[in-house]
Amino acid sequence: MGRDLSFLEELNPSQREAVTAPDGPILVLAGPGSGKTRVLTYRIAYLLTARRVSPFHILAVTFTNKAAEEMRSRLEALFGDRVGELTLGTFHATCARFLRREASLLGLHPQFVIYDEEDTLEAIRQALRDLNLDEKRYRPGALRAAISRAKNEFIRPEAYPIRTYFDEIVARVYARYEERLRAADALDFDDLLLRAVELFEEHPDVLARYQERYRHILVDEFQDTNTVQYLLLRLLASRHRNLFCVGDEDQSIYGWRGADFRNVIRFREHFPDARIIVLEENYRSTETILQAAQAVIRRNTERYNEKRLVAARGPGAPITLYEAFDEEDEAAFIARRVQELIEAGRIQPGEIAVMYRTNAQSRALEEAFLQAGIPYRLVGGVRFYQRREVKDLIAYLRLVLNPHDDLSLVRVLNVPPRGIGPATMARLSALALQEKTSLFAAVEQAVAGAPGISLGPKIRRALADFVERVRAWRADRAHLGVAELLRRIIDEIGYAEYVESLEEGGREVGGRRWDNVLELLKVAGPYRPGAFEDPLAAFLADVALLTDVDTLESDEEAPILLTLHAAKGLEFHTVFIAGLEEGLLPHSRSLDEPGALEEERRLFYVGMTRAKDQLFLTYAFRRYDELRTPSRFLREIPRELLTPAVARTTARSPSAAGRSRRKVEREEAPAFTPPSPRFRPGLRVRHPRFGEGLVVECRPIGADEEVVVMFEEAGLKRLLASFAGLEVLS
Ligand SMILES: Nc1ncnc2c1ncn2[C@@H]1O[C@H](COP(=O)(O)OP(=O)(O)OP(=O)(O)O)[C@@H](O)[C@H]1O
Ligand SMILES: [Mg+2]
Repeated sequence: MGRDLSFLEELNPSQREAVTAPDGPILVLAGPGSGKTRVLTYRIAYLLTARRVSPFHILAVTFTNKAAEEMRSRLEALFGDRVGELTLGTFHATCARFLRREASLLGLHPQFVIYDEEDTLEAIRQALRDLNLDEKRYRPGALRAAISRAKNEFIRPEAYPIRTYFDEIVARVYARYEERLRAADALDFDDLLLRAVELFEEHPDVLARYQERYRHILVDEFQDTNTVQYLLLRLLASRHRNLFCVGDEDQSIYGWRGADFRNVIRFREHFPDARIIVLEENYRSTETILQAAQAVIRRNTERYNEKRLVAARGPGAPITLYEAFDEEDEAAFIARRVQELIEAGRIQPGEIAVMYRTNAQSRALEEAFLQAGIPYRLVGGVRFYQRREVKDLIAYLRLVLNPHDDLSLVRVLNVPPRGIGPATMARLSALALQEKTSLFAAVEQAVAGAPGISLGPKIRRALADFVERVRAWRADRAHLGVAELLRRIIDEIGYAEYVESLEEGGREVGGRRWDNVLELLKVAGPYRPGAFEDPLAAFLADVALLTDVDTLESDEEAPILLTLHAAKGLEFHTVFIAGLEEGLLPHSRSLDEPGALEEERRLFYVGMTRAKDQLFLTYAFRRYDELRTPSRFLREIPRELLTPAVARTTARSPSAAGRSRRKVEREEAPAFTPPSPRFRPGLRVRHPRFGEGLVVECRPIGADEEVVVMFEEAGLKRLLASFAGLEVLS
């Protein structure tokens, strides 16, 4: 490895100080776009060159797999293949690797499967069924949250504190859920971290080995680590104490998932000798964007240090603000502007991003993009790995890896149809429960003619054939690449014909499902013997740990639609943030709680600071039948930094023309004489979606009426009479 240090010239003095700092704990606290991620990458480069540290001794943790990949390719560009030995990935991926290596010590199956969020919910649903509890009464999502909280506080099911009836249910479901996971050799996301802590706490010799290996530990997006992750870092770093963390408390946006930006304070307490480095130059955004973002974040009171951040770039264009008539008009405006930007040809389409608070907002945007004929990339939504055909085939692979994975077996036992109906399934489940075995073991017993279960000859033959095939795939998987194995499975079960039969049902257009199968084969391609010790295990671990952002194809040149949460760490030439309305951003769930409101503000701050050159902010006058109030965050931006977008008179598509006409009508509305009001306080009304409620306030708006209604279920809503479809009851 050469000693070429010319990369240091691409850093300013404080960045260079961080990159070339001597050993010891280091904390880089700095605002967005100040080069934290660059500093972290260059620190690794510096360790490799100037300090001659072997990549084997370096562990770097990123927030997404995509960020890890980018960092790896940057380092490979500098150093070539030798960085291969570097341990680089998310906390979860890294822990999964540790656990696979040390599985025997923890009594884990080395081929354990990882349950993603959907699998976890399904396992909870099954636990509810096992306990004869109604999943409509006990929401699986709420149970999962409670179980996850307990796990992260190291509370076992037996010790779950019971204060309410719901706690009692949680404790029972938690216990059953754990049994199910154990029987399936499965770990959920929480387990990956917790079992790693357990590994290190209970096996000091193992800990010593890892401490010795990872002499340098580096962490990006440190403000979004949770307590368990921090504990892991402390354990691993306590010997060499070379912990290099970069972060920004103002960008902490995963509090709802257990992230705790007080880890920054803990770090300073645990490592009082830590060198704190601040970076004060922002290289990403124009001065205008930066000033607006800072004016917003300054309103937060929960801040530990006000960071100075100066724009390295000039003022640039003002921020554009657009008041749309409704969500369709908003989407049409964005699509139109995106099209203009692309047609102007000065920027790549992939340099444009549209961000929003909730996934539901993407629908209107997708429609507008489709209508305008603009290809786009969507982060989230129905993800590739959540599509039915992809899930089916992955379930087959998981079964090959580990036949005791009950969830996968349930998924594929009758896919394609083999005549195994719900009644047979219930009998097999009962047998498994009674014998305390996995479902696959129960199937094997049933095939062998176990006394506890009687099956018709046809079903038995089908099951025997299934067991036989799974065994054969298992026997052959050692010398097959994952793609080859997949092809064999697809052939033997007749999956192509099955997919075709689904398509004929007209549920999906033009062979899209089969395209997904081909795409999966492509993704599996590199997982070959030789390239990986255990290609199948590696493939499945990678698939389970993919996050929304990771599935973004970076080579595709199209604008991106994504949530604000998914946008952290990224940057774009032009950013649109849609839905700047009270109740959406800030989200209605945050309005009663100051802490949550500040997290919403940080989220907006993260969104704004993704923009390099241009920022568009939009909100709607009416959304989903309701009148909206512009977000308080908009008022926090100095007026002189904003410029209103001029509504267009020349619309491209006929429907967009219709929409802008409606907008014009609204603007002219005050010219009409208001008709006599239909509503008055005290009136009982019914709304098609919100149900029954009581009118508490009304006032004329142009030719229309604004009605405030207290609905029994939906709470207080402001509605526009002409659109609301309110029926007067009394
Ligand atoms: N010294 C520098 N000279 C020129 N450009 C720089 C310099 N440092 C960083 N940059 C560029 O500024 C942009 C922001 O850098 P980077 O993404 O590392 O910031 P960050 O602090 O990690 O931001 P965030 O908090 O949003 O994650 C990148 O495009 C990076 O290449
Ligand atoms: Mg960064």
